[in-house]
Amino acid sequence: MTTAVDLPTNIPTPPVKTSLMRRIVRRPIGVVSLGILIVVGIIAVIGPYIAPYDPNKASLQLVLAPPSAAHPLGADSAGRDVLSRLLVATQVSVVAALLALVTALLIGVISGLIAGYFKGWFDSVSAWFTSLVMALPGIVVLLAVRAVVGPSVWIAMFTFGILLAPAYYRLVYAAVTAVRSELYVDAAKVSGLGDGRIISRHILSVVRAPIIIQSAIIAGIAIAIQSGLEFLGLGDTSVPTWGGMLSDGFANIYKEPLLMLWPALAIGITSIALTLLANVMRDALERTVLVRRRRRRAVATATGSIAAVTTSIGAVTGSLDVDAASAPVIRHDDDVRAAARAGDTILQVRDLHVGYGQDDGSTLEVVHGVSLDIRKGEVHGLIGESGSGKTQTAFAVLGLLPRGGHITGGSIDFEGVRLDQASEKDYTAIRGRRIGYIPQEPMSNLDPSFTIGSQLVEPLRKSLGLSKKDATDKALSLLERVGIPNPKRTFAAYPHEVSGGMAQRVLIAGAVSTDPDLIIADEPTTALDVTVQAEVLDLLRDLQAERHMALLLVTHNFGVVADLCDRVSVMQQGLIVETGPVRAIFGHAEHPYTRSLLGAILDEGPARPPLGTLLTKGGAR
Ligand SMILES: Nc1ncnc2c1ncn2[C@@H]1O[C@H](COP(=O)(O)OP(=O)(O)OP(=O)(O)O)[C@@H](O)[C@H]1O
Repeated sequence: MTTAVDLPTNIPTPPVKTSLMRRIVRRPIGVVSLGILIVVGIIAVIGPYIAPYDPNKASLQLVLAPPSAAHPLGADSAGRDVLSRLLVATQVSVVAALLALVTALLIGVISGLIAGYFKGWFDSVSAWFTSLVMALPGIVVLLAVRAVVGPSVWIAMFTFGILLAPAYYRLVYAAVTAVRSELYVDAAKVSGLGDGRIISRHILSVVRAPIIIQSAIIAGIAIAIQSGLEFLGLGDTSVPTWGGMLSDGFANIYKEPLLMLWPALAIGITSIALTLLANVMRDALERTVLVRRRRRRAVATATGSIAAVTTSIGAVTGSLDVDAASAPVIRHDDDVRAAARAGDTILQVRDLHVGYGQDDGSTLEVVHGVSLDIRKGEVHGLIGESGSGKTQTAFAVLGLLPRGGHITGGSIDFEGVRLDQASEKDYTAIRGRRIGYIPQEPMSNLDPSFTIGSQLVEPLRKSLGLSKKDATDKALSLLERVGIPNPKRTFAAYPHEVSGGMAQRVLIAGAVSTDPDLIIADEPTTALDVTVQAEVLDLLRDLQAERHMALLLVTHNFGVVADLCDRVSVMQQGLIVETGPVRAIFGHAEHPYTRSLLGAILDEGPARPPLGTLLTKGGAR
């Protein structure tokens, strides 16, 4: 028996660990930062053993002694060998930072997993506790702890770890909340997997990437804070640390300026290396996450509700499959409504072929020669059964084909710009500015680590060159325009704090924020519940009319097409089989596939029997 949970494993999983390391070392910054951190790590382990002197041994003869052969880095204000202190301090500082990191990781990740997955009372309590910890001024807490338990670098860092835990908690909570409603998690549950197994197999794999990146950043922060506390003289003076050495150097800056240099270099280089490594890891992991999202979409497609409709269509159209590739496209002439809306063509796709490279060197073609014209200001529906190539066509236009996918033939012309030949740089001038995109899954398209406001403001500043204040004002008015009840609160909220419908409104606000000429919406309501779907579609229609944008609406729902679109193109097996004004196609669908698609959805069928009849038939339950 094939269980539902087998699905994700059937699709080849990229070996995340090895490929992450390979991707990091492929980039010079990755190699350098990793190299520096490895050296720091080695010194932290062997430092105390290779230190030439006792780091705490003072000598009056050596007070502020300059570098010499016996003491290569000189001696400090108490006549202690600086090199020995630096080597031992590396161990103390690194272990202290790790203590804070591990404390934050354990508390934040475990509580985030439990709260996000099981919800219930633990969710309420941990959310309350997180808010409380975040409201506490960290430095005051650290000073209070020091006053109570005395100067101890370990207790200070343990406390700091607790203060940092909410950063992990929120990250993990948001990721788990999004993932636990994925179809494959439900499928795993249905097939009998226990919660522990689901968390370790499905959930942890999703949150692993952000946790790794966050850890590199938090390690850098922990080193900086710990050094800061020691620098302020709040640490344990009997233990050599980078911050303590910096403090000593600062006190003697006029007498022996070099004393400050060594700990400052150690702190600076380590922190910079951690930050750069986090950046490189983010770049590397983002690609892995993208691949995983595509995979999830494939799984969702295989198990989604549309499957029921397409199965019935497949049954009707089974005999058409062979002819589909060779049949000419049926074109309908414009009717009054379509002609009234028609402007010049804004997007012209000609004979588009999209393929995926296979391991054996061959190419698997998934779009077989699509031609499509989108006119200025029109709403154009792209409809077809699951797997017919709608998304691949849309992604080809957006230059967002998943890894391995490429345009193998044809052309895409967007107002004179050949997108099929455009570089990533060319695309940055177009995508998100002149072509907007509204995705299928709103939640997974918002970064859980940033507030909604910052995710709207940043693109506005970048693409429109607005000041922070102007961008904030514009974002707030956009949120209001898309029907968010309390724009200010949503602006300051994190994605996990809003509903799916609100998240989709936020993404719609983002997509229209730059007043694009064309918006591509890929099944924008599929992930939403039915009442919200209607509202979001109304909003899309209003915004499109108000801003005269062209809208390419990818959908599997003829009802949506009838409601919103001026023209529609019907896709089957990577080809467009019929295209024309919506009314013409609804009135006289000519292609058998279009007719069967309409028939499957508009089929009146027998009326549902009254509830009483059902109960009588089924007997008392
Ligand atoms: N990364 C990939 N590698 C190989 N084939 C792929 C990949 N992504 C999609 N395909 C294939 O391309 C074909 C078209 O997929 P596409 O996602 O465009 O379908 P769709 O019409 O948008 O369906 P849905 O409505 O379910 O999203 C499918 O047969 C699919 O298996």
